[in-house]
Amino acid sequence: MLRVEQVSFGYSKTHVLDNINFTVEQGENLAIIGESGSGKSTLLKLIYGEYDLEQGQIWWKDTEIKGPKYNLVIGYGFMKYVTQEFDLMPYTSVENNIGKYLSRFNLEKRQQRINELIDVVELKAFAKRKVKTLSGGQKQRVALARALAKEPDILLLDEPFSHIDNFKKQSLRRSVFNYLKKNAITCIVATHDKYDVLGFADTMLVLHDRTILATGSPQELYNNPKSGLVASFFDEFSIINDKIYYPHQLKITEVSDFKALVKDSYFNGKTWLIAVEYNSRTLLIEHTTKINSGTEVYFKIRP
Ligand SMILES: Nc1ncnc2c1ncn2[C@@H]1O[C@H](COP(=O)(O)OP(=O)(O)OP(=O)(O)O)[C@@H](O)[C@H]1O
Repeated sequence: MLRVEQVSFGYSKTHVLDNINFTVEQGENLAIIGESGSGKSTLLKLIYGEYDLEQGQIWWKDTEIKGPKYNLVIGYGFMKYVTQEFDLMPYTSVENNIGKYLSRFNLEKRQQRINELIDVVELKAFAKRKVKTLSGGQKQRVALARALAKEPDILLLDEPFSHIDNFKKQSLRRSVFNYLKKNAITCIVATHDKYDVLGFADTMLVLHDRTILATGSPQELYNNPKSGLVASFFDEFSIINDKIYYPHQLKITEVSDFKALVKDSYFNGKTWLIAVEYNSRTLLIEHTTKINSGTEVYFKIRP
């Protein structure tokens, strides 16, 4: 189990985290979300041992994670960290980047492991290519595979699929997260993308104002967001009588007590998002078709 206990930290000019406490079980997938600058990457770096804590302790099982003041070399063998920079060897092939830390004692076994990882990150066609010639998204996949190569106990991922195009993203996410679950690798993901979280995270942790604003499973936080900040991670929302409603929880109807004026319609793929004015506020309602601006409509809250 990873234990983060009463951790506080700031850079010289910015105080970033205040008394942070949480635990992560072996094999659990924890998603850290929060606005830009809320301290997600900083928290990952602290867990990795990149900085010295101002206060508190971080433990993985019986090992206390210590920063550079105590360790000549940053990091621990049981933990890998895929940053937003990747840090690959540009003039070396994809295969050899992935195999960088693998033993050369048994070359056949080494190659098997590389092939397995290449499958996980869906890079078969690029195995022999020099990393320098790859796109940003392809490099990100090489960095992921290399981090997995020696089966770490914990994997720290910072925006792991941010460079991957939408064509590949969904299947790649499933492949990587399923691999981690199957091998009971503890995973902590800092992300802005709800699709990295829904369907994969066991627990979410929302950072705000230097502390943990909310924590729970994706289902719990989605169904009961408690604040607009939490709801906004999942979807657009409206507030009626101090309650939060996602667009699909409101419905345009023939008649009701609520009359509104359509301001705009936005195509959403499966449906349209209708922005209406109600009591001098804008509400967002999911609807099957476009509605012309200026139309008067009635709406209701779905039961
Ligand atoms: N090396 C650093 N030196 C000084 N301040 C820093 C450093 N790195 C980050 N900060 C500051 O600490 C705060 C938290 O930054 P951090 O990168 O952890 O946020 P984040 O939630 O990961 O943001 P993003 O979602 O934009 O990646 C920000 O105010 C940032 O400007």
